[in-house]
Parts: sequence; C-alpha cells; structure tokens
Amino acid sequence: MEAVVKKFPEKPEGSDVVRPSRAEAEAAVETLLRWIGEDPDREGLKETPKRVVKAYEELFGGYRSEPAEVLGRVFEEVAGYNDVVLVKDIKFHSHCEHHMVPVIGKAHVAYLPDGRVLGLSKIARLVDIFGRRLQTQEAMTAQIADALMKTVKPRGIAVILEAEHLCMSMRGIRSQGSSTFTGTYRGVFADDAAQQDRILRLLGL
Ligand SMILES: Nc1nc2c(ncn2[C@@H]2O[C@H](COP(=O)(O)OP(=O)(O)OP(=O)(O)O)[C@@H](O)[C@H]2O)c(=O)[nH]1
Ligand SMILES: [Zn+2]
Repeated sequence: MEAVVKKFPEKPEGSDVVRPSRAEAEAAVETLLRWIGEDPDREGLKETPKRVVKAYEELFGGYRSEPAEVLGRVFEEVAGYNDVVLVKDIKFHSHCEHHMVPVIGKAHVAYLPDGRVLGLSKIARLVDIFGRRLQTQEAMTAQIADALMKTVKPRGIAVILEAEHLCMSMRGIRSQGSSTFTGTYRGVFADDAAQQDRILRLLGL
C-alpha cells in the first residue's frame, strides 16, 4: 500500500515535545545496542541505527497521514443499495504503546450507509494508518469507528479487531497463541441488538 509521504509532525498533537533530529534518533538506537550487550561498531551493526530509524519511519508512518484526507473521497450515490457493507479480514500490523512490540491482527469493519459510501480500499487504508501509530487495541478500535462516523456519517458502524500481542507471547507471561477481540458499535449497531447479531453472524463469530 503506497503511503501518503509527509514529514513526521514536529510535535505530537497537544504536546510540547520537540521532535529530535535523525542523528539523535540514530544515536538512541546505538545506545540501546550497547545496552543489550552489543558492539555497535562491529561490521554487521554499523548501518543498523540508520536502518532502524528508516524502518521506524515506515512502521510509524501513521503519524504522517490524516485519516480525514484518506477518507476524503466519499461517493454520494449509492445506486439502489442501502444495506450493510462489511469488509472483513483486513490484516494489520501495529505496535503496542506499552512495549512497542508488534501486534498482529485482523480488522472487520461494517457500516450501514446513509446515502454515502466509501471506496472499499479506504477502510483498509484507515486501519493501516491507525496501525502505524502507538496505541492500545481498544483505542485503535474506537479511532477507526470515530473516523468513519465523522466522514461517512453512516446509520451505523461496527468495528471488530482480533489481534495477537507479541508482548504477551515473546515476553512477560509468554502465553502463546491467545488473541484479543475488541468491538465497538455506533448508531443502529449500538441501539439494535438484532443488527449487531447480524454482523457477528456474517463474521461467523
Ligand atoms: N488493554 C490493553 N492492554 C495491553 C495492550 N497491549 C498491551 N497491553 C498490556 O499492557 C499491560 C502493561 O502492564 P504493566 O504491568 O504496566 O507492564 P509489564 O510489567 O510489562 O506487564 P507484563 O506484560 O504483565 O509483564 C500488560 O498487561 C500488557 O498485556 C492493549 O492493546 N490493550
Ligand atoms: Zn505491549
């Protein structure tokens, strides 16, 4: 998926934190290499701080994308279709905000249009943007729903995420193979249990 290339924001939203230079970021990686017991000057690691910073630009590129811009193109014409649109199994990679360790999962997004539909790829782009930021799975679920509610203004939204948190399997409790489900429902999906059940049935959940 090609990214909308923009500079990283100089400051996180609502914060006074000043973004360090690239050289400072690379020096921080070098410090961590020394901290784990490595020699950053050995041949194989010489370029590693540069590579890590470059990889971070991509892995955390979600800070450079505006969800509203990505969702900008909404089709006003529904051409006779006014029922549920469900995009399931949108694979995503993210990092938890507690350990910055990968979270690997799938998102399922359903909405009931109200005269406006969205290009299907835009939903996957939205999941990708929030996945490339640090947050909890709960927050990511709510962020996807909020962005869609704001832009598409549908009658209802259901967002369900299932993910494996590697901070639970590679470290800490080292519990293998568990997944976490989160779901949020807005509009008719929040008000009408039958509509909510319909989505869960379509997903086989
Ligand atoms: N609710 C929620 N918790 C998360 C998510 N990602 C990671 N965590 C949890 O965040 C918690 C952080 O707990 P702390 O006790 O502060 O940190 P810790 O000592 O590293 O915790 P352990 O993982 O239990 O070793 C852990 O229980 C993680 O499993 C998430 O998306 N949502
Ligand atoms: Zn974690």
